[in-house]
Amino acid sequence: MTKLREIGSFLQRVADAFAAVLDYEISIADHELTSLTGTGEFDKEMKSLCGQGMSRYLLSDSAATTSLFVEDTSSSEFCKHCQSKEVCPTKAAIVSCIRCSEQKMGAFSLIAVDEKQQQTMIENKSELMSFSQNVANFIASTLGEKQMRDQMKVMADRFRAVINSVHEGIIAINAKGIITHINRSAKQLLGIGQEKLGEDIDNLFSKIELDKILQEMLEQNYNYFEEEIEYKKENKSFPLLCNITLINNNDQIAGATISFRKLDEMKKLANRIMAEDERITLDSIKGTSNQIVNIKKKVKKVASTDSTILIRGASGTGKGMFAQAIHKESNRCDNSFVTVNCAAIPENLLESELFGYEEGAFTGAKKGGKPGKFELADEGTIFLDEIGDMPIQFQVKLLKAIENKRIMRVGGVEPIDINVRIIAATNQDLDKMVTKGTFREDLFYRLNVIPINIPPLRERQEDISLLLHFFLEKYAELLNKEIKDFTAKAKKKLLNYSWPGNIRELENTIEYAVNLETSHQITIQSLPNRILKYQLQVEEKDRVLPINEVEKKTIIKALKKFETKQRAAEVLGISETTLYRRIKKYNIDSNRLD
Ligand SMILES: Nc1ncnc2c1ncn2[C@@H]1O[C@H](COP(=O)(O)OP(=O)(O)OP(=O)(O)O)[C@@H](O)[C@H]1O
Repeated sequence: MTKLREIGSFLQRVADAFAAVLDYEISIADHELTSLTGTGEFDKEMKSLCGQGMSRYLLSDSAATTSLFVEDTSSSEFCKHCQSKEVCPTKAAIVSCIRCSEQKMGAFSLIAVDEKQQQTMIENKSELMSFSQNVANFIASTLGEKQMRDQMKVMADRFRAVINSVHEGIIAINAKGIITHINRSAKQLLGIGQEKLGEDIDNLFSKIELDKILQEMLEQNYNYFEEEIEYKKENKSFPLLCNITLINNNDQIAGATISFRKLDEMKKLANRIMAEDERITLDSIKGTSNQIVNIKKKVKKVASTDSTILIRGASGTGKGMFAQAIHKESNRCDNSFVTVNCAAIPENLLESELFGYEEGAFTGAKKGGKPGKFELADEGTIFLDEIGDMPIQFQVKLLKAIENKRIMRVGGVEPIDINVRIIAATNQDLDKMVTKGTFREDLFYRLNVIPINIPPLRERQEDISLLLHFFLEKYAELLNKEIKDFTAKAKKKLLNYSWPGNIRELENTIEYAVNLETSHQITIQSLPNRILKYQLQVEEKDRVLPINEVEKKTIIKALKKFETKQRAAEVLGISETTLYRRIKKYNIDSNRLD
């Protein structure tokens, strides 16, 4: 259907209205030259009679003019080849182009069908041409408005679909607080229906809360971001996390949108994001060594209890992975797993980060306060990583929270009960720290209920080979490379390396090698220097040296280490004279020992 045809009834009214006051017939055609409406003989049946030749020319791309006047059709060039010439009643005509957004949409024609009309048309030519163009423009603007309305409707439908598909509840209100929109999630979250449209927002939220906030916002013109509002309605009550945004229209507040989610759900979501990797389970922890197999067995046994676990092991041995796997194996697996890196939080923020704070607890405290990590982990697991870095002053507060199963928000007066499973981890020697007094003994015992010690990689040789192949497969796939194996030389170097950075170092090494490797096997050329150098050092150590060389090296070592030759000779077990003799023999320059 052509655009103009969509406003057919409007066109008919236009034609009738103008024909009633003008003594001419009217015809309106679309850009396909189909007559859409007309008066007198130029109704829809007379499709081909409405000055087709003129309209065809006017609507062609080549026509620059927007209006045409033909004073005598019998001699006009436009009508010469018209098939309907014999039956067409048109004596003279003015045709104007209907243009909308630079597009030719159709033609509006004023038609004289007898000589009298023809005469008056000739006499009033310029006024009638301008009138005809104005009517064409009027039709075009109506068409433009309709197109805009259609577009707006499509946009509004799309917008509504988007608004309805988000998980956040969204309610819009006008400046008087009357509800104008409620999205699907809002209906579900609050258990309300469409009938709330047109009601005052106060009927939905407890008066004191929202009314007060909106009033403040309107007065001070600010938006409300992620604040807690208690939804209280009839016998229902639960906290919502709300954003309120004022809608400004030409500097006037036209209303506001309130978007919200249930705080409980937000906590779960936040925790899911904070949980490092949802997919980590015991199966993700690779290793067939006795040590790893036994740790996994232990984890399976203790996961379902609520006892505190202390995981110890060097950096990169997989403490974090085990903590997550324990959570996944436990009955708390559907709830939050919250990681706290004790070393990364500045001492003065530890308390508020872990226990949260109340509104107004300190300058800059958020409105409505903020829950801490313990509250976020409620019903789930909190993983206190790098527990050895927890400042001694804070350790007593942590101990109290663990023992009482309660926390107090900073600035709060009411303690909050928490049901949290604690897993702590460290790569520090906690026993030594306890002896030195830098870690509280009572906290150590409180945490160390179930100890898990992860041995360094060099103590589980069997796992090195397995992990090398595991990460090779992982990164070859990730980096889209056809590398299936290691050359014998490369594998030997990797197996002999001491891996001080444990699995993290091994993983990074393989990622590096897969990146560099251009063949189908990892060669020594793609291994990092430290691994190649390490091999050299080992080889050097194992090399059997001639006695003279050993003696020379030992003397140089002693000269470097001790300030006087007398002391060096003493430690070497020779006289000072012998030492001088050997220095001479081996041509050692005491001033340049490096
Ligand atoms: N047994 C394993 N199987 C597969 N990947 C592992 C294993 N152990 C560790 N990793 C990987 O090694 C890296 C380090 O692991 P993780 O962060 O758990 O170690 P960590 O002991 O907690 O380290 P840090 O003490 O430095 O925090 C991670 O990328 C992890 O994916």
